[in-house]
Amino acid sequence: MASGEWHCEKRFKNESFRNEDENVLETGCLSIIVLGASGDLAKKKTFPALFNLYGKGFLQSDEVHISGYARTKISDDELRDRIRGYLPQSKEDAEDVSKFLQLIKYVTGSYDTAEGFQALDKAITEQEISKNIREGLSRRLFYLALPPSVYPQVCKMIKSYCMNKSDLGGWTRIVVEKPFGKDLASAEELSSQIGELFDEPQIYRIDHYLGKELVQNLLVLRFANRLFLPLWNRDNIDNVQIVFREDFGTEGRGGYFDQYGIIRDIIQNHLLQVFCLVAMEKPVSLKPEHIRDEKVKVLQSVIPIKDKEVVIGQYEGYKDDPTVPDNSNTPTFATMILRIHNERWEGVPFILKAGKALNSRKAEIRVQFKDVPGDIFKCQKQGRNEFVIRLQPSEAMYMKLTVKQPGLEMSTAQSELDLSYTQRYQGVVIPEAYERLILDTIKGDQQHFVRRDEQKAAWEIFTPLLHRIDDGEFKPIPYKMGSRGPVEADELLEGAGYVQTHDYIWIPPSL
Ligand SMILES: NC(=O)C1=CN([C@@H]2O[C@H](COP(=O)(O)OP(=O)(O)OC[C@H]3O[C@@H](n4cnc5c(N)ncnc54)[C@H](OP(=O)(O)O)[C@@H]3O)[C@@H](O)[C@H]2O)C=CC1
Ligand SMILES: O=C1O[C@H](COP(=O)(O)O)[C@@H](O)[C@H](O)[C@H]1O
Repeated sequence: MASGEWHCEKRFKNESFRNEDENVLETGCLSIIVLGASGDLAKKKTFPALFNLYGKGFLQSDEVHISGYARTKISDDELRDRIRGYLPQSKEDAEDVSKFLQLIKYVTGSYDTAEGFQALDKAITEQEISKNIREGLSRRLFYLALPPSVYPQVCKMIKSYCMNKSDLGGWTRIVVEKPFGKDLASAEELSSQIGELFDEPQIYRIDHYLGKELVQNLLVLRFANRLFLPLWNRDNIDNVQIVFREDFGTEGRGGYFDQYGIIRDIIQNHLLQVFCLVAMEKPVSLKPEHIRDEKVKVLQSVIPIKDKEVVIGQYEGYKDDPTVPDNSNTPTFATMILRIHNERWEGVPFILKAGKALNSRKAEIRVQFKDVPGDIFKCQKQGRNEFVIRLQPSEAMYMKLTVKQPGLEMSTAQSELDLSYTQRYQGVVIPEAYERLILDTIKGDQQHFVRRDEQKAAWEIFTPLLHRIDDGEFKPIPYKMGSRGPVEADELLEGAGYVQTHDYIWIPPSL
């Protein structure tokens, strides 16, 4: 069944709708099972996020246990040692770290045979019993920190052997990572395979950009501020850029990356989710289904990407990685323009840009406003108003304004209204994206997860272009490591109407 049909028929059964007060945490034994526990994501992100939740009291020792599962034959202690290096190292944290690590047990097994999953189920059940919970009154969260190729078989095994077995209560949920498929057909096939085993409210398609502080702020910013409501449209906004840059290459992940490329790794998911939140209409309410309905609508309003509005690149040295084929056509850089056919955005280019091995590491949204009509100050030479939302590093938002240059003369200058988080929210620790999202999965809140029809609409946008790149019809332009990427990308931006402000550099305020 297509997810659109699903959410019409079953939306009122959605677990996320069960309670108006969605922040109430349930009690009872909580089992968190990290599949692929031996891998990169698990040690760098999943276990550290669980540690942070433990440290903040969201995971209580008397009701939580954590299992790692993978094929690699290691002991509980060996897994703990692998994780330890990614947890806080200070003396003050030592006790918490050691108590947290004691919650973790490891089960080894394959991803497609009954024995491993029966052993896993036995281990979970023993833990549930040891925490004095009757079978069934328990919550089982399976985090698939695994390559998507094994999702179907792993889901089948979970469904056959590891479900929470009673009707008395509790739940079983699965978290799946991106990239979810490689194109529209493979993503839909994956969705159907998993959809036959689990209902949509049990499936959490994670995109960690949705857990970033300033991405979560977008709805508040747009819909809780009168200031922005009348401005956020084609009458006032000239162009929007959503940019991801990394100043390092694929670094040991070349084998994985080469199968996917920058469009599947970053643009189709992370940047497109940000795009949705910038461009979508106001949802009826903050209920997950209402928000996701609006995201789907704006995705469906995107018109096919034109070849002349795409630039792809590959950094020099990418193919030196022995896991990357010598004739690889995989882009490590892409800039493209998305255009939305609706009343609000007709004619406004949304420029999505992502690249590895560039000259800086940052992610930001840059909303550039139109020129002032009848400009009596000649401010155009200073540049346009821009509203910049810096997602990382140094979270901030600032509005570039033209002001009178302080002094006796009447001249204008470009300045800014600045909300820099380190300065404004001193002492506030911004939670890691994964921490927030794992907590949401425990609470049953799907607002920040990707729904099946959203995933489908996202693949519909990029699949034709991706197929042309895969077929070698589009060739990436070489660029130097540490550069801005191909110059053709800057030319595309200029052609789309973006006016770069020269001689202005935003300097994050220091404390
Ligand atoms: N690493 C990262 O920074 C990020 C990763 N992701 C996504 O998270 C998921 C996991 O990523 P990551 O941890 O980097 O991946 P890994 O390559 O480290 O794989 C995780 C584990 O899966 C098992 N595995 C690897 N390849 C296969 C295979 N072909 N068949 C069966 N099992 C396999 C291995 O465990 P064993 O052999 O012990 O069973 C491995 O330790 C992926 O979907 C990835 O796209 C998303 C965002 C960031
Ligand atoms: O999903 C991915 O994200 C990281 C970048 O994440 P960030 O939170 O550090 O911005 C990227 O390096 C990786 O290639 C990609 O798979």
